[in-house]
Amino acid sequence: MTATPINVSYQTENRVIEPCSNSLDGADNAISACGVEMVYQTGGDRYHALRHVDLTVRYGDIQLLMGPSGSGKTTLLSILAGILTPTAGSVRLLGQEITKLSSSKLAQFRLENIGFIFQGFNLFPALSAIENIEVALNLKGIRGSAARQQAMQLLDQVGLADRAKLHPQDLSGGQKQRVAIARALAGNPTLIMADEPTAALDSHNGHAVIELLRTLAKERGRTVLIVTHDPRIADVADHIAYLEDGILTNGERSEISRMRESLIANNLS
Ligand SMILES: Nc1ncnc2c1ncn2[C@@H]1O[C@H](COP(=O)(O)OP(=O)(O)OP(=O)(O)O)[C@@H](O)[C@H]1O
Repeated sequence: MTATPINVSYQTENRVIEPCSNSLDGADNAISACGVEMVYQTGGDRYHALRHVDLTVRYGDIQLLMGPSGSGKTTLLSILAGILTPTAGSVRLLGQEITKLSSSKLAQFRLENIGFIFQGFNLFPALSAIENIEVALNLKGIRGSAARQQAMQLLDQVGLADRAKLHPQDLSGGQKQRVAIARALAGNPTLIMADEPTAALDSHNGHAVIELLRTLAKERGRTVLIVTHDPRIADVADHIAYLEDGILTNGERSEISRMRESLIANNLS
């Protein structure tokens, strides 16, 4: 049976809901979530996946979402990306309250403003590296020679201009992820959202991808939100939000090393 999120109002069990602790209107915030709740319903069962999550991410920052398996990271990323609608709460991206947009306006907003990177790369196997990027540009209304030229520039940015004609099967895992990052940059989105971008990569390729994400934020002004179990990414993060049982703790720099140690210990145990 397919589980679906339910849109009903309800009392959050035994918890006093405080007013949102962040300002949705902060001009410095690229991402602002306030009082986000998510309840999944499968048949007669309800699962409370997120509990009153508040989160702000400033423009140009790298924000990690970490936490144990099943803690709600992908659910939160999907809500912040406008892919899932929360049961309650609001999300503002780049000054636009996306939780108030119609589904067609939301789809357009995502297309124009968000680049996605997935653990499994999600490249089209029948298309070459450059064609995979051209398809994304076509969706954004850029066609023909302009698309080809921009796709080549994007491949150049990720250091793969000389692999443009190769198909995914002829690229290493790290190269595939760099093509996927180039594709995520098609149309110049302000927000980059990545779900476990280094999980399928060895140490060398993982570091190359992390360095690329750091460059995107720190040298090219993108705001980068990453769901990860990978403690190596913590080294380049400005903030780490830690989820456990759907409850979020947001870490400042001083707390990051403590969280990192705990994550490494959990990964090793
Ligand atoms: N469509 C759904 N229907 C019902 N329950 C769901 C659904 N999607 C996620 N869940 C549940 O919500 C909880 C949070 O899931 P989520 O995938 O967000 O966690 P996660 O932290 O990303 O996990 P992982 O690190 O293993 O990917 C889990 O208990 C999961 O089983």
